[in-house]
Amino acid sequence: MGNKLKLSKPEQGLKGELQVPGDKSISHRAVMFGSVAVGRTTIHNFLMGEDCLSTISCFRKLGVNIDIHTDKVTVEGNGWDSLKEPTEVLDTGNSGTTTRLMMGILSGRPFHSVLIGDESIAKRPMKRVTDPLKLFGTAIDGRDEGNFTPLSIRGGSLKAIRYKLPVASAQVKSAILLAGLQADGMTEVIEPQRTRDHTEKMILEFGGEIEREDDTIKVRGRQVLRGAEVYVPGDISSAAFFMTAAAIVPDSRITLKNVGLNATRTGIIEVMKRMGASMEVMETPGSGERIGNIMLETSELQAIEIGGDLIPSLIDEIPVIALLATQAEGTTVIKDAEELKVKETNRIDAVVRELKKLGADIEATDDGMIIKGKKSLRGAEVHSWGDHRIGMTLAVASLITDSPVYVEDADAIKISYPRFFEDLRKLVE
Ligand SMILES: O=C(O)C1=C[C@@H](OP(=O)(O)O)[C@@H](O)[C@H](O)C1
Ligand SMILES: C=C(OP(=O)(O)O)C(=O)O
Repeated sequence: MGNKLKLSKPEQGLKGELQVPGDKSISHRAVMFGSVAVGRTTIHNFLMGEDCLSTISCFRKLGVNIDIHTDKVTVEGNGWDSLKEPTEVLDTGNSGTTTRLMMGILSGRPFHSVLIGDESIAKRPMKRVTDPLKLFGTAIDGRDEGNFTPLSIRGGSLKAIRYKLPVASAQVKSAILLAGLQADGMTEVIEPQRTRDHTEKMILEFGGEIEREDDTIKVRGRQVLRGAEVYVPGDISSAAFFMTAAAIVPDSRITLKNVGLNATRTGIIEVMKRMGASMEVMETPGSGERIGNIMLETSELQAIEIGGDLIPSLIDEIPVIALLATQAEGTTVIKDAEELKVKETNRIDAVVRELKKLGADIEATDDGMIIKGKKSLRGAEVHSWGDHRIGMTLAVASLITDSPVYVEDADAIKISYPRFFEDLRKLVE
């Protein structure tokens, strides 16, 4: 990569309407469920980001017929048993979701497979998934006792487990549920904190059964799923960049349309409201995943404390929330977010290092960061660290700096938002 992008402040505020691309978490899961269900699955508004394309590529190597059309993706599923032993390694690219959820699916398949990813994936902890999958009876191993890729899996018959998650992670929960769907008996997962529940919702959408009682999720094994028509809502994690931009760039007023409003994902809305953002959320009635429009305008922001159960509902938005906090009056504290250290990069270090270059008053803590505002930001040379969310945070920062921002390795943004700059241009021109 190594490309460098020059970004300058727009002449006026952000204006107009935008439909952000499909939700990444839901797009991955729609391909996965479509691949193991019986019958055709049609996915509308699928996110054509590199991560979701990695998921498609892995399932094609497992013998699944998947067609990408301009406006939809079709998956010809023939049930769990139709997945075939791959003759090549399965490359999950930069995607933690693909790597971890695939492990759950492959653990119940009676064949051998190997998962690898890029340099970033090779540093992300996998023991949190290999440990519970071993309890199901899967033979699974990897570098450093199963903690890192490359991972090798020899799946087979599984026995249901009851498992308390040591970390609040939707990826770990989902891997266990995907193994549980193939196991003998009833699998139970206990969540320490509520995390995104797209897997649970999709099991129901594909004709399966799943129950939740307080913090325990129960899924019966040996379930046959049926292909479905999936409408992917706009990704609130992508919308967060424009929500922040509109709040901090003078003279802005935008509407983001058809954004997913699943209650396990809307922490960013809660935080922005508590900070005093001038916004309106208009939910569109319907079934399935909640969806609606979000109107945002330039706002006077106040610092707040962000932590506890709110963290899983905005975990991917924290880099851009840190930028937002540089423009809020007072001291913002973000805590209980140690999970940020094991994302595409160490996002605490990356955000603090790069926002400091732009003149922010920001310090790292063990489990988050402390940001003092309101601070005027200046142009500088910054780096995405190969992390899409850091790249987009820096691009949004450039909208308020007094001189240009040069973002090194901005290409990483294609992981979750290939048309990010086109969409930004629509709002500033
Ligand atoms: O399940 C998912 O789709 C995701 C869960 C989160 O990761 P963790 O489960 O590791 O918290 C999130 O950070 C990631 O972007 C997508
Ligand atoms: C952490 C992320 O994704 P993943 O874990 O799938 O790589 C993200 O998109 O911010």
